[in-house]
Amino acid sequence: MLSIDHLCLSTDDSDLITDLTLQLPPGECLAVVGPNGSGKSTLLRAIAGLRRPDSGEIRVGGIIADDSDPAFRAAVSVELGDDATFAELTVLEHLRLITAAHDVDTEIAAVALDGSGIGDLADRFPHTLSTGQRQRFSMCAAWIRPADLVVIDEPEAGLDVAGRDWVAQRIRRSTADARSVVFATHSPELVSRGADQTVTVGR
Ligand SMILES: Nc1ncnc2c1ncn2[C@@H]1O[C@H](COP(=O)(O)OP(=O)(O)OP(=O)(O)O)[C@@H](O)[C@H]1O
Repeated sequence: MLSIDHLCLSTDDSDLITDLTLQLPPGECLAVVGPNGSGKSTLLRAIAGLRRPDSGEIRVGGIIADDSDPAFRAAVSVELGDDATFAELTVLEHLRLITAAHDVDTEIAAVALDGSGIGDLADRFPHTLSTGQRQRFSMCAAWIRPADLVVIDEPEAGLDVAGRDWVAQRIRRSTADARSVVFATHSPELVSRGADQTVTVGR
């Protein structure tokens, strides 16, 4: 499903990823780990088709990673922590908008919110949520899209113990549904609970 072939990613002054090759089959989860500034988010942006490789190739379901390609966008759901929201739409209305846009049952929006532990916040506006509540909302938005690959940067960020437990379970449920997941993390617990493969960057 996700195929990375001899990938190199650099900044102006350093090589972040050099000659990375891997295959992530449907239903498997890849954890990307490494210190601050090592290139985890950069790798996720490349997998999400938001950044071109300096050399090498990334494909999802055979399609070259390119955010401007509608076929690629349909295959990949991305949560990189930079999502915008509409001031006039509630939490639940945002999720319903996503389900409607992707032609899936709008009822799963409320189910997803309940499962994330913020079902009681359905009628609030996203800008009124706490950091952890906002993270749960963002995770719901990523997971309700009917994509083959889910790409998430630091899913545990800002979450309490129960929230981290929910994320680990949610990742395992995605892979049980034959979706693939790529996440960057600083949590060894999430790696051990969620990952089938691990890539370490920055060394
Ligand atoms: N837009 C940008 N322009 C220039 N350099 C950037 C840009 N974004 C990131 N970098 C640099 O690229 C390197 C890798 O950054 P990246 O965000 O991928 O690291 P990370 O491993 O995700 O870090 P963290 O654990 O802190 O989130 C860092 O040195 C960073 O300063």
